[in-house]
Amino acid sequence: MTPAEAQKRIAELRAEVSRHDERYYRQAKPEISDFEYDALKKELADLEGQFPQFARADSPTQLVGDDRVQGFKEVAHRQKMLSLDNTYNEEEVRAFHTRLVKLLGRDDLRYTVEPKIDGLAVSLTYEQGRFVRAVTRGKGDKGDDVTANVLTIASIPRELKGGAQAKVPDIVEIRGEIYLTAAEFERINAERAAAGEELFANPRNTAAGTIKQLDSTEVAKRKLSIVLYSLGHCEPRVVESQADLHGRLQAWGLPGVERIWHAQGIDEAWAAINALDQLRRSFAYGTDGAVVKLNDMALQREVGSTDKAPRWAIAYKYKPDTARTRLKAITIQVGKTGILSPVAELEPVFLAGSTIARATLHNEEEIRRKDIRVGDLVEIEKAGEVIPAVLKSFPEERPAGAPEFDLPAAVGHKCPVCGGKIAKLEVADEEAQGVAWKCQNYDCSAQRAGRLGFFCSRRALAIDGVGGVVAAKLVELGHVQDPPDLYEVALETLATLNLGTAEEPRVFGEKNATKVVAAREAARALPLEKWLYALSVPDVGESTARELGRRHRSFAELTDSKLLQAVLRRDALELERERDGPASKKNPPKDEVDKERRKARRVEIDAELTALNGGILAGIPSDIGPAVAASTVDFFTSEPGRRLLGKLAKLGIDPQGTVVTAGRFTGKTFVLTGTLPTLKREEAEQKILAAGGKVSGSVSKKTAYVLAGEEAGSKLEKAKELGVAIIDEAEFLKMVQG
Ligand SMILES: NC(=O)c1ccc[n+]([C@@H]2O[C@H](COP(=O)([O-])OP(=O)(O)OC[C@H]3O[C@@H](n4cnc5c(N)ncnc54)[C@H](O)[C@@H]3O)[C@@H](O)[C@H]2O)c1
Ligand SMILES: [Zn+2]
Repeated sequence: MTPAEAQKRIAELRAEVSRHDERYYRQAKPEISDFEYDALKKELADLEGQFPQFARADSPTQLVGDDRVQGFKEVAHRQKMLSLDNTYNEEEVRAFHTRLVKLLGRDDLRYTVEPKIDGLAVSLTYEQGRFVRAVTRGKGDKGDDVTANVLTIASIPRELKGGAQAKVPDIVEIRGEIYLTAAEFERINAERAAAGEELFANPRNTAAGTIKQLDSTEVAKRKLSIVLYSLGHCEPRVVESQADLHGRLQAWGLPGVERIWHAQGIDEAWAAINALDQLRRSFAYGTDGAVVKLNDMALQREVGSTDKAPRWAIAYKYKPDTARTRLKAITIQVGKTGILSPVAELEPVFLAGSTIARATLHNEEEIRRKDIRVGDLVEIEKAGEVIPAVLKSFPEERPAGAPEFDLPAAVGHKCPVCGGKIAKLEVADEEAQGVAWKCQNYDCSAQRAGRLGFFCSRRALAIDGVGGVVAAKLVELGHVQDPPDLYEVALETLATLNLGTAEEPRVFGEKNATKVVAAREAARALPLEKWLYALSVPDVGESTARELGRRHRSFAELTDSKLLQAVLRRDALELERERDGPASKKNPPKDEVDKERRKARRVEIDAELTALNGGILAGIPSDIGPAVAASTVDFFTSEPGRRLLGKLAKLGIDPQGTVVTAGRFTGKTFVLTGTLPTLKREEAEQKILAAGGKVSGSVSKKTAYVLAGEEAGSKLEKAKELGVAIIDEAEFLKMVQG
């Protein structure tokens, strides 16, 4: 590889790895398996090693993955929380030992070998034995304060048990992993399936997503668990070794790992790694490896850490469980937006505790890239993920003449559910990214059932019980075409709905039906933003729906939206300007008069936009770009859109927008930092928005006020630096009251 090629590849890999980091740490929605991710990262690290001229301190290989998100208070760790060096091979575990022998100048090293828990890292602080705080790893030196959420975990003692054997330190940071048990994970997913909500992919992401919810009553509905295994700052230093730590954790009353192994030298450590592999599937938490740690803490301190990981520990990661089997067929499923997704139908095979007959194939591109054909011998992987994936095929063992997979041909160039037209389109939503084949028929029964389930889901109208099978049945029997038709289904019909077969009936039941009726009536009072989201308007996600709902009073106002029209007109102007290109000597403005006219029109539209935004915002609201504006306008003028609105009107459903008009904070941007004495962050934000103000996450010269509470961090510094007004809660409340 030439340096130029290396530089290019390094740039590609950094972008790729950063994208996966964002999805994994912040959104808890990874796209690829850890094994694939680790391979990308290793390629990057190897290249940076070979071409040190391109190494950079801010490369993802040098940093701890950052999990911090908006809405939480930031807290510094007394001692940094680090990652671990990891490897998939035995030689590197042995090399780790050789390195330590050299560094310490002795070869009588003792290790502990512990399970590597696949959850998310958290640090608990106890002061004078009392639990005070829980903070995520964040970017290593500081993380998000998730105390309220962590307090929902029953097994965390509020007070450490003391005793002669295990004196409680004055201040101690104890690190561990938050996880979901398999049973709890399945319970949550079963509930989501019943409510027609998208299923979570695996326990780790679900736990990570849960801990980052802002509402701890929501968190309490999912039973999170915790296991503790390592020490941060400790004052006074009472713990002598890793083995000693595990003993003390137990004595203090903290939940610890099921088992640790003590090893003298690396051969014993390697044997322990293998012994752990035999046992780990019986543990309460998911594990993805073993962690080998130097036992003696004095020696740990002697070798120290890099910026990213301790030198005294290494994680050996087990390869994900894989199996080989035959791909019998590729079937196609149709989702709520009409996307056709391929599913692998397999010769059933036993893998990691269950029999697998189906696996995901992601999309057409992926099938082509991996050259997977019907009839192939394939390798499937189950890596903590509940939905197994097809990793690769073995073309050398392919039956002669097996044709390449051709998605449109496989479905006879029509939707496998409704027989409607299909087309290849750019998609970017929760279901898929990139290009996908879509069923074009809005009235496709698969799409109808998908939309009905979504309409009733928790985030939309929260009509529990109408998801998955129930939604499909209501559509199949012709009771529901469009989601609002649910209001016309009689209690009796719901109660007697047969979800089983004629031979083995299984009815929905009176009790469930009564709940649905109550929930649908309650939903009538929900605001415009919820209804807008619930109706599956293309391109309108939750935050866009919220923005639109705050800027329109009703569906009637929205369908004739001055704001959306202004956004579209401004976009048309932009396009005109782009088409003409920037004026320069080479490209003199073709028509001065025209240019001036355009400028004037733009000023006019901007003024109009500002006025439409209640004077709060100049220009286009962040979540309402031209694409959103176009699809919203298109949808409500299309036949299905008009039909939906007609049905709502007939039902007397007329949800109200929560319009923010100009108020005392119009034109003022606030930044919140630290903990306020009485107001919750959301409450303060609500007050600002209700008075026409804006809330921003970072301090700039444009910030009007920084509302600071206790333990305010860098934002306060910044405000002082820029001379921005700093107010406390009392002053803020006075301003609100005027
Ligand atoms: N699939 C993806 O897109 C994607 C993206 C980013 C990261 N990842 C995964 O995350 C890994 C990187 O995450 P990471 O930086 O947290 O590293 P890591 O998970 O490989 O190891 C470090 C972490 O292990 C945890 N841990 C669990 N048991 C432990 C024990 N007994 N002792 C000490 N620590 C223990 C700690 O939280 C520690 O922070 C990658 O290797 C990859 O597997 C996946
Ligand atoms: Zn269809």
